[in-house]
Amino acid sequence: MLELLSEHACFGGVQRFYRHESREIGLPMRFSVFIPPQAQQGPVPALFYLAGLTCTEETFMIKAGAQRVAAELGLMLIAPDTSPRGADVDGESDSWDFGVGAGFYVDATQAKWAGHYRMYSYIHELRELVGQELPVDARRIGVFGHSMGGHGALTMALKRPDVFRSVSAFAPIAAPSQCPWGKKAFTGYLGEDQGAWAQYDATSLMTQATTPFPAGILIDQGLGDKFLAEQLYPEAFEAACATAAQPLTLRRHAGYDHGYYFIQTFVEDHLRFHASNLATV
Ligand SMILES: N[C@@H](CCC(=O)N[C@@H](CSC=O)C(=O)NCC(=O)O)C(=O)O
Repeated sequence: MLELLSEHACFGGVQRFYRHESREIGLPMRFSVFIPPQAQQGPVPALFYLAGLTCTEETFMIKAGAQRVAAELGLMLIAPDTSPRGADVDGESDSWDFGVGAGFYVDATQAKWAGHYRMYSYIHELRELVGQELPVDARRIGVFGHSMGGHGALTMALKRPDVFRSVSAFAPIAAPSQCPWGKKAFTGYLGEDQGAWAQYDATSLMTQATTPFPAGILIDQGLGDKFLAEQLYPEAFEAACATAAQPLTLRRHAGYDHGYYFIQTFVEDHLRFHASNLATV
């Protein structure tokens, strides 16, 4: 059951913020949704946006400027929070890249975290919930995200192409098993066995892929991004896609950094990419 926290008229549609009791997280969770005007006539395609480290369900909706084009295209936008809140795990707020605001879209297996940090399964729970409660066309669902959320989008789609029919990312953590953010998160949530990491690593998943993701993949990356060299590794994912014959459009943009001005600049392209893909499902 959804509890409506606030709603705001926006480009002929409505921007809402909800809270609900999550079965997977075992705590209340918040998410935001933009419902385009076309939803007054019937179910519409939906696009999940997975945000990055330190973000909340609000960040994308107030910073990306996506609603105008989503309203034009008739796309619902859904943005979950990035971690459990109030789990009260010892140390969960000690650093900004692990714990609160940094759930990494995995189901933790380490005892300390496993009770609440189940963001992979939570995204599927939320997908089912909005399918029941909001005018979503459940056959036409896509996913995109930024940085940690770009990693989440790629892995969610590569693991369940039957559910997420379209995927794109802004500056994703494309090979988390190889970078400091990913190693810290995966060690903490999943343990030392790197065999367990591969299921949540887009480059590993692509390396193991037997069939390409049908709709192709779009990634935008700023070349002025301070995290690019140490954390993101788009070249590793690009190489894995080449080996797997996976159609990938990886655009590198001089001068753009890691932040939401970069996302604002290219979000329209992503929305049109998804709308086109979802129209043909
Ligand atoms: N606090 C950090 C910066 C954190 C940061 O840059 N977060 C990014 C996502 S990074 C990867 O997931 C973000 O989207 N922040 C929200 C924003 O509004 O920009 C530091 O001190 O460097």
